[in-house]
Amino acid sequence: MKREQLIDQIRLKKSFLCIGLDTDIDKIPNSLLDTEDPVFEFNKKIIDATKDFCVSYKINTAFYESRGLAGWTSLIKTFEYLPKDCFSIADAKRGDIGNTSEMYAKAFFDPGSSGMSFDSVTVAPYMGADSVKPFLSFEDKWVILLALTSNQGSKDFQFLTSDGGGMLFESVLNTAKEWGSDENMMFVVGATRGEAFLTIRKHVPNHFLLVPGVGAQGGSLDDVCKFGMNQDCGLLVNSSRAIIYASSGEDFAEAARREAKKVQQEMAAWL
Ligand SMILES: O=c1ccn([C@@H]2O[C@H](COP(=O)(O)O)[C@@H](O)[C@H]2O)c(=O)[nH]1
Repeated sequence: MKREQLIDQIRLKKSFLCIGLDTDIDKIPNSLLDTEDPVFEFNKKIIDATKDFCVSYKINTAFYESRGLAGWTSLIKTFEYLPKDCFSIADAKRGDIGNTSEMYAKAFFDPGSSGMSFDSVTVAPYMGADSVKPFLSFEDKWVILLALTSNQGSKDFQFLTSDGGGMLFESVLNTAKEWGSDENMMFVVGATRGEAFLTIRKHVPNHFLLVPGVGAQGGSLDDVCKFGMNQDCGLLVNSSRAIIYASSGEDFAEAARREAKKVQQEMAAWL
């Protein structure tokens, strides 16, 4: 998907919500467990119930890879079921030496190889340019690079200062933005880091940011919008557990719809 198409969707749906399909087979209602592929059936119902209120779905591949062949099957079927007007994210956090990254890129971008062609994949920056560039050679595909993450452990490395005075996450932004453009690169910035969005925007004023951490992790949507929004919105705010597990009962899809609508209405007020 191109940047302009994503921006059009945000304007049309008055939403910059990304719903995370972090589907844990142990949290699926009993009624689906007898079906051939409970994870896919759950995802299908969640997608049907929420697609009016979001512009993106993020599939965290860990929840699928952990189930072996059955998990990959659910992943491929879910990818195929995603609405074509929604920006698709393979949250796989990949990155390795160049020839290995080429294979990872094929796994998520090349339908001839893997059966999947996501719009984007999350990538870790630690191994540098040659580990990221293979993902950038696919037309209309995006790298979403981890910059300032939402977890406690982000303090271990990401805030360390270099001799030049800047913090590590600032070096990631400044170096990596030269590898691609705001047409094929986004950065992950956690919603739990509201105060840091001002700094982030000094370095990457135009790039889209993928923002996990609202909902279950307690980040503030208002702070993210106040400090992180740009003239094109520039945000995809992800919520996974707070939406897909809004109810643990048989009414899970209706509850997810209600929760997604609530977040979308808060977002509409910011647009
Ligand atoms: O810094 C990061 C990077 C990625 N994530 C991922 O986002 C979702 C968040 O799920 P919630 O249930 O809404 O907390 C999940 O897939 C994480 O792996 C993140 O949280 N923080």
